[in-house]
Amino acid sequence: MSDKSIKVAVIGAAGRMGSTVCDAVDLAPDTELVGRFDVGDDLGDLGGADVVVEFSVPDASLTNVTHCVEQGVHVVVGTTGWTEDKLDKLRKTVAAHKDVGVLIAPNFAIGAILMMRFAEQAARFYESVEVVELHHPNKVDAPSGTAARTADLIGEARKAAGLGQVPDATTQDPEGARGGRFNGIPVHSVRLRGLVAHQEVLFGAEGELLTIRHDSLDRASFMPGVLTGVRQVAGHPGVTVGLENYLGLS
Ligand SMILES: NC(=O)C1=CN([C@@H]2O[C@H](COP(=O)(O)OP(=O)(O)OC[C@H]3O[C@@H](n4cnc5c(N)ncnc54)[C@H](OP(=O)(O)O)[C@@H]3O)[C@@H](O)[C@H]2O)C=CC1
Ligand SMILES: O=C(O)C1=N[C@H](C(=O)O)C[C@H](O)C1
Repeated sequence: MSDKSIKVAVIGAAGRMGSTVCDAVDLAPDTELVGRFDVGDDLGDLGGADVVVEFSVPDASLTNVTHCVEQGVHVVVGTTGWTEDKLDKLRKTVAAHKDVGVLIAPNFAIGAILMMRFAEQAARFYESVEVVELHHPNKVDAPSGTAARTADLIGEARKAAGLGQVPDATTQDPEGARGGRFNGIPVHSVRLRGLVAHQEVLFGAEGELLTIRHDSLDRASFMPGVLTGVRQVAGHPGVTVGLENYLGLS
């Protein structure tokens, strides 16, 4: 007999991730899908959910998550675009609802979490590093949240190790061919039909290269992480960034 003890609603339920999450919640033995919400829907009492999973668009996520917190409902957030400013606003709201947990995870795939961890560990040993993220062409944001987070972790590890800027003699780049810089780390975004979500972190030192690559070939890769978030978020009050904090990897 199944015990559908965790009531879950999904915001962004008509989207690529939201619809996959609805199916995963339906199938899991311990979760019950009680609400599907998408753009224009009144979120109201969120269908009586204990936990909301939010996969919408960067411009809408803060408003949606704030509504959930104000309803006293825990939230697992996969939407990208969380700047420090947005996180500060959310933390203030959550501070007034002390029992509520919010997990914001740039990537729920276990391999992507390990890739970020390994890249952070490798960072201090290499003079050069660049991040290349590759995604489907329907993605609206660049760089990916995963790439921004990876670059941030690498940049902090380099600073802690006393490494300076990555070497780069470029003085002429009128079209931005050298990509963007995040926390000092060059990041390049590829958009290609046929791809799902992929990333390479390229490290270089005199005479050697290290490449760390992760591929999500199907959105199924994100579902075990999303369900882990759903199961654990109530036990982590406050705002947590990164699923690694629920996995003993932080
Ligand atoms: N953390 C992770 O592991 C992963 C994160 N993502 C991130 O999740 C987000 C969604 O990705 P994806 O599912 O591919 O995108 P989609 O565009 O397929 O889905 C987003 C859905 O949200 C809807 N939406 C738009 N505005 C609102 C709103 N105000 N309230 C509620 N719903 C709204 C969209 O409707 P409409 O199309 O009509 O605008 C759409 O149905 C992105 O930020 C992406 O980067 C993606 C994969 C994994
Ligand atoms: O939009 C996507 O597809 C993905 N978005 C997330 C990101 O921006 O990092 C996670 C994953 O890369 C898929």
